[in-house]
Amino acid sequence: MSLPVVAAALMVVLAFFLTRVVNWVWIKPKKLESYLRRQGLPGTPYTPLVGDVKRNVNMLMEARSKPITLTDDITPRLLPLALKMFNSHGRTFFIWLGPVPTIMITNPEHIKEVFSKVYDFEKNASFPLVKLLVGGLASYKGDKWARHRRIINPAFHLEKIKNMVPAFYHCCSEVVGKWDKLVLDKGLSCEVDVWPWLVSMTADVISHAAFGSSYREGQRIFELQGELSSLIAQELKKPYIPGLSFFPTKNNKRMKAIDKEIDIILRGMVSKREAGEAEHNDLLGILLASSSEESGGSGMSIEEVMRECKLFYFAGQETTSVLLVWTMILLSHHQDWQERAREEVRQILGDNINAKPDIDSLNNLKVMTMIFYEVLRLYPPVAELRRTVNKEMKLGEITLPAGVRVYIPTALVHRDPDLWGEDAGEFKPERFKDGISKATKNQVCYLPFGWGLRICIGQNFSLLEAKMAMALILQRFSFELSPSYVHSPQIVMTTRPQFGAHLILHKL
Ligand code: HEM
Repeated sequence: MSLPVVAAALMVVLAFFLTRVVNWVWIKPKKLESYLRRQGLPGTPYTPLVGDVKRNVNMLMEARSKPITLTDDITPRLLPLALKMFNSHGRTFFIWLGPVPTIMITNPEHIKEVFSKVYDFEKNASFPLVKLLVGGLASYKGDKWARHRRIINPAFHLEKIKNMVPAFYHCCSEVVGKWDKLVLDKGLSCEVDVWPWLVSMTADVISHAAFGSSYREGQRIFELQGELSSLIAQELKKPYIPGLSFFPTKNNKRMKAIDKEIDIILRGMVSKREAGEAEHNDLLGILLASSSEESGGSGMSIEEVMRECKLFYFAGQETTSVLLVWTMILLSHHQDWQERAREEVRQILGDNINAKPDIDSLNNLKVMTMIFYEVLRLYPPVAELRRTVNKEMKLGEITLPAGVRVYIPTALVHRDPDLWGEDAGEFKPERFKDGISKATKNQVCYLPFGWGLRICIGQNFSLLEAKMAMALILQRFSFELSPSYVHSPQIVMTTRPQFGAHLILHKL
């Protein structure tokens, strides 16, 4: 081929890519923007490529530079731009996630519609990196999601979770036993940063629940996922450029190596099971049974089972540790509620601290349930939920064009005085004394576990685990905030305490 022909071919290829880039960065965003603005929807101005990412990061940095107290609103530290727009523009507006207009939905009727139409408002295509942690059921769409949900649902039925209660007890009592020792070594009180302990306790629980007697190999997966999660959090702070995750940077290489190591461990576990070490009561056993021939070929492949196990690790561990840590922090601040919760534990479980709580006694802890609901309202572990619009959709009065996204800022909705009353920012577990529907006046405005068909599959699992942990803790210790505690909630995948949770434990 002659040189001019090669040059011409290269020019055509270059022009093709250039047109696509210009369309992605400028033409499409501007078209979507004018479509939304024509309907009177307020929104931030578009900054090519980065959108509001930089603005949001600057606001986050500013919010984090100021110390806050336990009675302050945490939304400026979690979703600063959404809060600012909400205060100045009302319930529905759009901001830019890179070149994609993202409509913030805070009206309960709209939220209900988005979560009801699971096939129309689909899960976002996750960033390839995030899929390493949150793949499987949580990321699937359409029929694939429905099939997996059908197969996995039975693993989380109360009958199956009941079998996991002894594992909950084993893991939680191991941690409180170690706290006992720490405190006794110092006399009767001791300062402990409970955060890392709660993280490893919930990891231990999910290791036992997912992998039964092979839980030790599961613990290595947890360590690796912890590292993966911090590397991903670092990457997500950078502006999103498609394809960048394929570049052999130091972080990318490490993330791939971790993913590979996790796969090797999981595959080893699966092979052992296939070689006859059958266990049917743990999550892996239940999922493998569904992938066997008995299911008539409609079960999951081994790869799919492995993907779900990785997801359970992340979804089950991270969120529950966060629920527990904010519960301990808020009960340290609200000693009256700590005492009420302890009194209830004594009434239901009796005075024998060595008695093992069973599922019925845990289910009878009503004050504790109210406390957890209130903690999840004020400190939702998942601070916002996301959906994508792939075809033109009506949402109330608005027409959403294909290509936009929809965000539900849970942390903001949970503290909205118009929905929850003037005391929305206060810790008042009694608002849940007659259940969630009374507290929300039957509006869809309480979303710690999502809502609708895609609601969290593990909510009963995590609430039971959290009840076990808190019951054992309350039986043995009273606790208060240490003078060294710094209140600093921040989103690192979930809503975490930036500087841990330094509490003073007193032996009872
Ligand atoms: C306090 C604890 C937990 C919280 C706050 C929580 C929160 C959530 C939320 C908000 C969603 C919905 C996401 C969306 O609609 O986009 C979700 C989904 C999910 N959660 Fe949880 N979760 C918790 C515990 C667990 C546990 C213990 C497991 C498993 C062991 C789990 C597994 C899942 C799965 C598989 C999904 C995806 C469900 C689907 O798309 O059909 N979660 N969770």
